[in-house]
Amino acid sequence: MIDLSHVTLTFPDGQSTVTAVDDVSLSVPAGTTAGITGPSGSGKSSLLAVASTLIRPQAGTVHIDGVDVTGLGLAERTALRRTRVGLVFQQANLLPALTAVDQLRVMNELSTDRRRRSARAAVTERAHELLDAVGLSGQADKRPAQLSGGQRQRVNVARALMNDPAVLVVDEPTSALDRERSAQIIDLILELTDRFSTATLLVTHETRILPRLDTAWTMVDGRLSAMTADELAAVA
Ligand SMILES: Nc1ncnc2c1ncn2[C@@H]1O[C@H](COP(=O)(O)OP(=O)(O)OP(=O)(O)O)[C@@H](O)[C@H]1O
Repeated sequence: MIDLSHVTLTFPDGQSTVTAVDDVSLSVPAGTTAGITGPSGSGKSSLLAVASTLIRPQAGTVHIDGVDVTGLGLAERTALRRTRVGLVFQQANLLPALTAVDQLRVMNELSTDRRRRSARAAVTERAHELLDAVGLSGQADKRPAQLSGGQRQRVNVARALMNDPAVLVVDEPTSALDRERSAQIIDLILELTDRFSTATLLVTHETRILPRLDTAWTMVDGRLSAMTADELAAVA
């Protein structure tokens, strides 16, 4: 579960400030997906940065799995992010020298929570289970250059789930893919949200996918509003 309450985020802009996120409240229960769309510069990435604990807002609160992360210091936020938040960005950002299974295994080394730094065999088993879940069971030993764009994005999604996150934050996961592969990645994200009970927050310019998500929102000038049934019918 992720819960944002009256979140405001501003950035300095010369002599004044720009309000990137303006009094936003949003709840995403476990096992559901919330989609956000909106024009460039409307604050979508800023909102994801707050929701994933990368940036602390000036006002409002962010709860992840019941924990108020806004009150935590930098080290605590980093630890929580590594164990409870999965991030999927536009580009897969895989390490060129590593095989698919190693891209996932390396996530375990980043876990600062000792209890979560599991035995090697269990980590390898989890990595294979996730590669299987994203349809890449036969590709575990391939390096990024040997994979297609869609396959690389699948590794990216699997990697985000490696630490069993409560929250999956997804920024434009399909922008580098063609229409058919984008639809497959969205299918996959919906399926994994259900299977692993993540609270999934997804930003997309592809409005046609929004009717498939549990809730859909538009962001304009930092403010979030729920899309109406008519708006959703218009983009479907
Ligand atoms: N690090 C920063 N420093 C200063 N201003 C910033 C910073 N990040 C974002 N902004 C400003 O905050 C506003 C929201 O930007 P943001 O990147 O969140 O929008 P966006 O909706 O994600 O845009 P896009 O769809 O183009 O990615 C913009 O006015 C932007 O210039």
